[in-house]
Amino acid sequence: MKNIFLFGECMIELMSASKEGSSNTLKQSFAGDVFNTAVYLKRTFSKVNTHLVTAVGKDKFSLDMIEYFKSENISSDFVFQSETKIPGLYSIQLDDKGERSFTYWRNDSAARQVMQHIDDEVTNLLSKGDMFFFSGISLAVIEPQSRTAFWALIDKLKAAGVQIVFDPNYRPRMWTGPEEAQEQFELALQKSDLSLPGVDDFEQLFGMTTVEEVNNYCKTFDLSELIIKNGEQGILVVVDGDVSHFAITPVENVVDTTSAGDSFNGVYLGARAEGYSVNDSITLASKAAGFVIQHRGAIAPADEYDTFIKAQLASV
Ligand SMILES: O=C(O)C(=O)C[C@H](O)[C@H](O)CO
Repeated sequence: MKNIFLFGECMIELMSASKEGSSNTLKQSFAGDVFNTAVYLKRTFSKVNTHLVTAVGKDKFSLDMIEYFKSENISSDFVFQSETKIPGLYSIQLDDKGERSFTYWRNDSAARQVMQHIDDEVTNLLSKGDMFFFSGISLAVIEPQSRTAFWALIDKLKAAGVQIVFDPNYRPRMWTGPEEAQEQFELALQKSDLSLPGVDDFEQLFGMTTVEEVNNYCKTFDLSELIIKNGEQGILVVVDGDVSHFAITPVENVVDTTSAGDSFNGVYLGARAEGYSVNDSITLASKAAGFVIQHRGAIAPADEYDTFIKAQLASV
């Protein structure tokens, strides 16, 4: 059985309880990019052991969050509990096209200190995994003084044969400036085997607007698999230097784009871990993302998702 570790932050999620977007009544859930990725991975490929690596607190929200991880069959073995800190929080705002934006309250969250819990014993256990996934948000979340320890962890995992996977999710407000993010993303790309960038991330950070520009930039790194997501304009895939382009069938009824990239990542990584071809993995991942953006919030209802994805799995 494959073991995939996903490193990052899960937050309390707030969004308007009504479709009209009134902020008087809010619906509370839990989400965060790597957690969302873990959810869609595990829901689609139940045989893959999916572990979240994060820190929460001991408050009621944290306990409910851990229960939520369990309800999604995500392993909490590496969910550490801070004595003093509590989870971060964010809210989703939607425009009339379903495009999302976020407001965060996360500067003092438990997850910022997750590296304090990663000692030699934990490192050895993580070294036994098949894949270790982190994102640009994970990098922005950890305290800057923990970065050296984080990169040492990545080096050890890589040396142990763990596949290192990076999604450069860029959230400008979480960095002191673009230079800091550029430096950290460059390190991440140097150390990764597989990366799944979105053109929008590279546009904000480097001013690149096409998949070709992103690909040219990424050629300087030693990535064996590169999946460049460009919304409705499709996906550029580079496997061991071979380039191919995948078209996307746009979804008519976009309700909320939150978690489009995360659901894509989760299904893609699970499919690859389970031995699906790159083509079939992209097909499944795109279908999952198309389904998720027709639902509000990061995490679509489990029963509807399960029915949908089973039909897709049967057709590849
Ligand atoms: O923006 C973040 O940090 C989040 O993780 C919140 C959202 O769930 C995530 O970005 C959706 O992709």
